[in-house]
Amino acid sequence: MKDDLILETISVTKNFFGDKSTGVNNITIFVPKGKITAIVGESGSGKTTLLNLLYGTIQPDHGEVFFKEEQVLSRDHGIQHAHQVMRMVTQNGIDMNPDSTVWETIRDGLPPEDLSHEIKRVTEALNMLNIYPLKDYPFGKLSGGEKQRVTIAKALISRPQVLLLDEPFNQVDAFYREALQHDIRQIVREWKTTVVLVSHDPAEILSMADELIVIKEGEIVENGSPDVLYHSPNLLYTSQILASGSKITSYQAKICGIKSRRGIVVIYAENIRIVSFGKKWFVKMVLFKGFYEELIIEREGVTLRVMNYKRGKYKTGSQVSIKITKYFEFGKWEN
Ligand SMILES: Nc1ncnc2c1ncn2[C@@H]1O[C@H](COP(=O)(O)OP(=O)(O)OP(=O)(O)O)[C@@H](O)[C@H]1O
Repeated sequence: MKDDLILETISVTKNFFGDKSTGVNNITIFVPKGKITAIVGESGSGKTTLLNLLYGTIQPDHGEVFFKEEQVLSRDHGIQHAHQVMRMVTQNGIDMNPDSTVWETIRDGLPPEDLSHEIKRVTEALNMLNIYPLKDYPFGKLSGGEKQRVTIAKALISRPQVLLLDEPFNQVDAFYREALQHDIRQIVREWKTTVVLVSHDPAEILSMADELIVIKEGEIVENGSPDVLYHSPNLLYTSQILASGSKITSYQAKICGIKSRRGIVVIYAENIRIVSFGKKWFVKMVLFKGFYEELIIEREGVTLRVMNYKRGKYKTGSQVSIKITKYFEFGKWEN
């Protein structure tokens, strides 16, 4: 394995009950050291299965998983070095004792040799995750978002080399979510931790990840940097996972002034500008999105989503003209 990589899967397959449509098939991935790699894909595409294979919670039917040069066997097959230096955070912290306090829960994540530094390390973890005031609360009485922060603190306190995160922030409210995403990025940079992240949230994926792995029906279909995959996706699937856009046929594209022979056209909401002249589109809906609005506009049976920063300017039922600054074309049979 190359020095800049830490985890690797070679042609890994894991199906459940012999059914090839479940789990993952023939997956080869390389996880760079000290970076955040996000696994993205629609529900049921195999993201959690892949994370469990990396962590050794399940064993592949075929293929191999490596941590550095060491093969990651199932956790049932005894302690291995990889198991001690990797931590996984699942969605609900289900394996926690509800009666333990937050302090005790996080302390239990400390390796025995570090217990003499309990006060310093637990306090540091509590502060890092913004949960110091909750230190004496029983874990079971916390909200979903608080539980997620405690679970992350418990995983981080052992300073793992690899942190595997499965939808780690889905119950954290918007304000703390951004702060937490920022904190995780800081930790990765400072401690040179490697993170593998599974998330459904495009904003989270794009702002946090250094590398993306796109998985569909148990297979890797595309990978690269968030910037490249967002701005030039090879697949319709990738564009739909990463961006809010409108998918229309080539025939409908003509109504938007686009000539396309490939079959499907995708236009991201931010690539449509409202201008003063041109064909009129009917504003069907105005969706409040905080610092911007999303307009749903329609003409001749074509519906488009438009990002609009001039809040309050356009009302439902009014008419607007548009200019499309960029679009993507995909083959008809791609999905
Ligand atoms: N233990 C299991 N037994 C049977 N089938 C399973 C098992 N675990 C996963 N699968 C199936 O394998 C496929 C991939 O599941 P997986 O949980 O890895 O997907 P996912 O991308 O993480 O989905 P989601 O985003 O909804 O969590 C699904 O069809 C799922 O039903």
